Amino acid sequence: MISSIRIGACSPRRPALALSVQSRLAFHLPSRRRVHSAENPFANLWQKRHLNVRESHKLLDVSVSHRAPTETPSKAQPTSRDPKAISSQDFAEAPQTNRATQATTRSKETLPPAPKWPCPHLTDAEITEHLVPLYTKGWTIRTRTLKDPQTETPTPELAKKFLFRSPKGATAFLRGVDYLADLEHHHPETKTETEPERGCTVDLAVHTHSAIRPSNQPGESVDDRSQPGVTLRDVRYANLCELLFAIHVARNQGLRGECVKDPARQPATAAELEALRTPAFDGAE
Ligand SMILES: C[C@H](O)[C@H](O)[C@H]1CNC2=NC(N)=NC(=O)C2=N1
Repeated sequence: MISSIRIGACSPRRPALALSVQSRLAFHLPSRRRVHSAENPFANLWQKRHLNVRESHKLLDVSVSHRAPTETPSKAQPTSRDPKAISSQDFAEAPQTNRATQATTRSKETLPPAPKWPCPHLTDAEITEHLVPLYTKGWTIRTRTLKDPQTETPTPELAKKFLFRSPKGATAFLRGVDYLADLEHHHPETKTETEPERGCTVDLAVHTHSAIRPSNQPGESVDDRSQPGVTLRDVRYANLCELLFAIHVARNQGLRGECVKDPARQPATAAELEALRTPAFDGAE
């Protein structure tokens, strides 16, 4: 570890500072440095200083170790340099002490692998496994007409209002949200509002445009069944946003408010979720 301190690179005027930066690198990076290159999809957030090293590794840990089974690394090749070979074991030595880490550990249970296109609407079992835990974190299903309320059936979407101490905290969160959107090829709608008494809120909603509903009758093609809706891609994206938010909570910028409890907007089955497509329920906040 000491060998990685390059005294020669220290500024002669500020040796103490340079040494402390170098030793920080020495203590934090050696075993992890390799994943902070092109191999780490979150390296970009780290390089732009939107996340620190440990925070970006938390996101990496969860997103990589929960890819689809076909993409999951084989345990037989633990030394592979393939980025897909990175697993949660690589970060087992990270101390599990702060709130962000605890949130990461919990989210591992609910972050599904990214499904392939086109994605089916959520099933009853997926709603129980993935949506219900999100409801306890303040997520709801709401509906919105995307274009013409006269002719169009409202689309359900997965939504949450995140609360921040200041617009600065909200903006930092939004940068991460945008980055995750590019990474996941999944783009949410966001709206930021500053409320003098309460701080700043980021309202985030996401749905899958080309989702596939279950078949109603024999012989229906996939094209016939194409209907925007809520899928595992949205669940996955929501959980990644939760992880990002946990980091901002740990930084004392994000605020965990009262969780919304609204059974009408927190359907427990696919049929209940579908029932929200009626115009009576339309009305984005
Ligand atoms: C092919 C491409 O990945 C898709 O068009 C993506 C783009 N971003 C998206 N974002 C969201 N929110 N839903 C989608 O269905 C979606 N589709």
